[in-house]
Amino acid sequence: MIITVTPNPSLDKTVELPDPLAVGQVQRAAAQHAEPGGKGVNISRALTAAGHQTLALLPGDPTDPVLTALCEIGVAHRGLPVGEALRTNIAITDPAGTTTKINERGPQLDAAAVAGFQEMILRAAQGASWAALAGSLPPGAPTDFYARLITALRENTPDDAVSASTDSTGAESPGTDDAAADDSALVAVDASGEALAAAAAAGPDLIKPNAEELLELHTALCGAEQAEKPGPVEAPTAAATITPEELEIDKTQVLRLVRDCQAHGVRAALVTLGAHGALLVPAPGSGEPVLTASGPPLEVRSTVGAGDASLAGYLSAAQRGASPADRLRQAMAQGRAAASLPGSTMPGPDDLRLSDVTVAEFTPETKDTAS
Ligand SMILES: O=P(O)(O)OC[C@@]1(O)O[C@H](CO)[C@@H](O)[C@@H]1O
Repeated sequence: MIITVTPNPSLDKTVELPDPLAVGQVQRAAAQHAEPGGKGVNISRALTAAGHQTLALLPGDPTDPVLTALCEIGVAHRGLPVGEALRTNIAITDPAGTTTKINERGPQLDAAAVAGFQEMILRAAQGASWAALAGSLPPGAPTDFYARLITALRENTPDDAVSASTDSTGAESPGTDDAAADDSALVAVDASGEALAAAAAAGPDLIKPNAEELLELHTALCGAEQAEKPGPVEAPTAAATITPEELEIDKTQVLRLVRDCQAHGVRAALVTLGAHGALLVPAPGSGEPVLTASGPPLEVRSTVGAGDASLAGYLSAAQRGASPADRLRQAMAQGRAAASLPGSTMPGPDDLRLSDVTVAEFTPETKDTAS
């Protein structure tokens, strides 16, 4: 059982344009979609499509369009009533695969709602193998919400009364379906900015940043002095001066940044690098190799939710006891499939092209110092 936590869910509206976005002009949509979203919700949608047991936890009233949509598509969830509408986020896509995203702030949560949400999560996590904490925090939630949750999840112990509760689908909570039943849930975090920095320092088992989020995290955890200092891998460029686009094509630098962050609490990292694939950096001391994944060029329709599909792929492979290489392959295949689908559609098993993905042990480039 994998629980997902989405503190700031959204109704995701996607508008598909027949031409590139023209700022300041009136344009007609070629198609439009609305889907229940927010990163954790997407992960649960992808896990459900892959046939895994998952429970999405989110704030939201039972009549909110996000929750009613989850009921319609059969994704098990629990909503914490907050008496306010959830946000609507807009994605605008064009035929070249360019995605423009506008995300609302989300409803204001008061202290009681924040505490109630944490309590709901801790109860649902009992007996879960993984908890995926994903997305931005809504107004009112403290920046260290994920960090505190990680600590609380570590201390969370099974409780028979809780495992007999029911979820929104009316089914009994699965409670225990895997080897982690007697332990606290492993924690994966997919967030950004200050919430990610605070969470990463609390030592979740896995983080899933993209290039931009990794740069932000490095700056927050390591500061300028770390960016200048040579890490375990030779660094051709200081983190302070590299752009996310440059970082995506420089996996040696990605590894160096992750290594720096690992000195500040980060454990394993799955770094998604858009068209340039992904890097899986194991937790320090695990003895596992760093792995890289890549694939052939892809016709991109919408990048919204591709990272969420990747994390879902990693978790679903982990759930069936797959090796790190197969976790990375599944992550990459699911992310690619999501990018080739419209809106924030989550791929199902028929959409995956696992054989397109190449996974190899990563050898960092060393700077030529001979000259
Ligand atoms: O504002 P956040 O929480 O950072 O991101 C929210 C969001 O952009 O993330 C998902 C895609 O990853 C979408 O479903 C959703 O609209």
